[in-house]
Amino acid sequence: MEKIWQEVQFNISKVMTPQTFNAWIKPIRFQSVQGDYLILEVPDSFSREFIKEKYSGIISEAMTALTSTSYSLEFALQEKRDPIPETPVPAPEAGIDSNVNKAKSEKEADFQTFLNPKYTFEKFVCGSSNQFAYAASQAVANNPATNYNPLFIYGGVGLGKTHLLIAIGNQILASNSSARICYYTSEKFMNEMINSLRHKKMDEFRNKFRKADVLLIDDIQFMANKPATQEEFFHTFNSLYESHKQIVLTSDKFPKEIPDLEERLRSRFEWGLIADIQPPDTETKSAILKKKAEFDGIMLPDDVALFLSSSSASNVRELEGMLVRLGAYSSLTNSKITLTMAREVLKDIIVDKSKDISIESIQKTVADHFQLKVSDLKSDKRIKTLVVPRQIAIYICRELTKASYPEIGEKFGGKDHSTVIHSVKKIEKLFAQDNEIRNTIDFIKRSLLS
Ligand SMILES: Nc1ncnc2c1ncn2[C@@H]1O[C@H](COP(=O)(O)OP(=O)(O)OP(=O)(O)O)[C@@H](O)[C@H]1O
Repeated sequence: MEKIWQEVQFNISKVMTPQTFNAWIKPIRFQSVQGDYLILEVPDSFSREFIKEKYSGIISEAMTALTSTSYSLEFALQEKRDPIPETPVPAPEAGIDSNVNKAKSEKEADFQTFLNPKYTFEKFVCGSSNQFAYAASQAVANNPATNYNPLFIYGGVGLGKTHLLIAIGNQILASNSSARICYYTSEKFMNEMINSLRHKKMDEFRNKFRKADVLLIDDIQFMANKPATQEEFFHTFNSLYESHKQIVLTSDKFPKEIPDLEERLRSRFEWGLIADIQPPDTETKSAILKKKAEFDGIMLPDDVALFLSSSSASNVRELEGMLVRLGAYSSLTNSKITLTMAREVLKDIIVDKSKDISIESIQKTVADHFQLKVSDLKSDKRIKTLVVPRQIAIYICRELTKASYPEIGEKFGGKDHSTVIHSVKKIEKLFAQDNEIRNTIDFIKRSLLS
């Protein structure tokens, strides 16, 4: 594989300038292949972000062209703080986590699973927003297929569902290295199923899943509107459930809210335990940032952690992105992270509430965006086309101005402060769950701040 990587580098060198190649591609080292993941090592966190953003595409293409395999790229730092495990890296054919390496060859052939080792319970910060899902996941990991089967974890984007799902797998493997853990996204389940159908290998496909001790399926909501996938998954589910094997599913929606999901699947998803994850509060956000900073060796002062966690980001992935940006800037400029530096580096991402934005300008911008009149936003009319824009306008007022709830209510036709709170909460929830709403709000905020 090392050789293939060198060839990939050579091919890439033909399509970019020598300067760019020497600066970014040449220093990348091949580390390992684990399942579908190609793990490459890069010199530092700044180049990791840069390469990820700019060169992932070209690397993937060059890799696929040579190997006819589509790998997901993972970038590790060349000087890791973690001791390098002594276990030899699994060969591509084995393609499984090193823990599993010890298990039987039959298992190696069947379970090409890579469980990201960074997702463990130790690295998960538990707060009021996620403690139920956290406790349920631990219970399942400690006693699989006993009380909570299936476990269905649901919550908005980037709130830690995958982290908990994989932490369950990692913990089960830690106590039983020969456990057959099968981790799949539902999209991958579907793609493999289609390939197996095409190549008349459905028996193999079915057998593989049915041999699992633990089935972890991420983002089950992607099975919506896919009747053939649902049909196949229904049989997989039944077979494992009847053999008392643990099933854990994640979704961004409650089973009842997944559109076009067959009733028999929906009811099965509700058989066990349903645990939700809500957006974290400021305290939890701060704790997550500090834990991550500590782990990545980033010196994050308390006031900066507070500044980041008081931002509107409710998605942990977004928060982590801010931290990575600060860490990269700090190491690149050889300077300490301070509040002033954080404000400057993140000025396009974090809204500075001190900037003078009036409620009137927010109302006008939101009304223009939705092609409404400002008077519609201030009115009490309850039609849906007005309610959501009105709630968005109220939410943005709360985000971008220092106005209190009663003051905002006053400017929206004399609404009660409880109506304002309700609107803010409603949009906070949608913001965490609905991409379209989030994009709309970000767009409006950007036009107000530009
Ligand atoms: N409570 C937490 N403690 C520590 N890290 C967290 C926590 N919640 C989320 N994260 C981190 O945030 C990032 C996003 O989490 P994850 O991928 O699990 O989200 P998700 O809910 O599965 O999102 P999606 O809906 O996009 O699949 C990960 O790096 C994860 O480790």
